[in-house]
Amino acid sequence: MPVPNPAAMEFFLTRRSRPPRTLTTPVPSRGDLMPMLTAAMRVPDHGKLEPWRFIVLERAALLRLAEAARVRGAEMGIEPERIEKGAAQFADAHLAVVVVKVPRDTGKVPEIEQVLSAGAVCLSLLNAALASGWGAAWLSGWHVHDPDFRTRALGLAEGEWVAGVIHIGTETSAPPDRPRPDPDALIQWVAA
Ligand SMILES: Cc1cc2nc3c(=O)[nH]c(=O)nc-3n(C[C@H](O)[C@H](O)[C@H](O)COP(=O)(O)O)c2cc1C
Repeated sequence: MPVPNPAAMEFFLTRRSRPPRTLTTPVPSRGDLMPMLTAAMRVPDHGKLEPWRFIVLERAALLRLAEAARVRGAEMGIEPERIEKGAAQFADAHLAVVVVKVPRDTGKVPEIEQVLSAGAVCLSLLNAALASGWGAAWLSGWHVHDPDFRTRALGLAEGEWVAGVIHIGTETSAPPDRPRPDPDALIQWVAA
């Protein structure tokens, strides 16, 4: 007989991100973060390759990255509004965790499966933060997908890229939930 975990199911049925603009201090301490990061690593990982790692960005680093995004955005000729939107992701944040997709040389496990594992890490970290009572959101942006920004500002190595930036903080308000998918429209049952 299955042994249900109703609290866990209730969490999964109601979980939702919090818009980063609604997050403020306090943010989790390094000690608070460790169980969340440990939970995030507990994901399916074909071949036990661990094709991911974490960079925890604290406030001063986030401010440095905001400035680096402004400089890089101008170099790239991006419209000022879009530059500022990207830079503000860092400037307005107090804590964010970059989930880095790390290349692993293997002939056995297809790259796509390693990518999916990195995505699973992002969602697990988001869920671990939410389950710990923090507000959190999964972001990206032109900056983290730019090879130059990745290397110079984030210090990523050749072949590494950003799977997601998970912002974590204290929630100030909870805007209405977004519309959720209709399960009946998306599920095909195959009985035979
Ligand atoms: C890979 C990925 C990148 C995302 N990047 C952004 C982003 O840069 N800006 C944004 O507003 N939302 C972004 N989102 C969407 C947010 O995470 C959004 O808040 C999310 O869809 C909320 O869903 P939830 O409430 O079910 O967690 C991204 C989502 C994913 C999966």
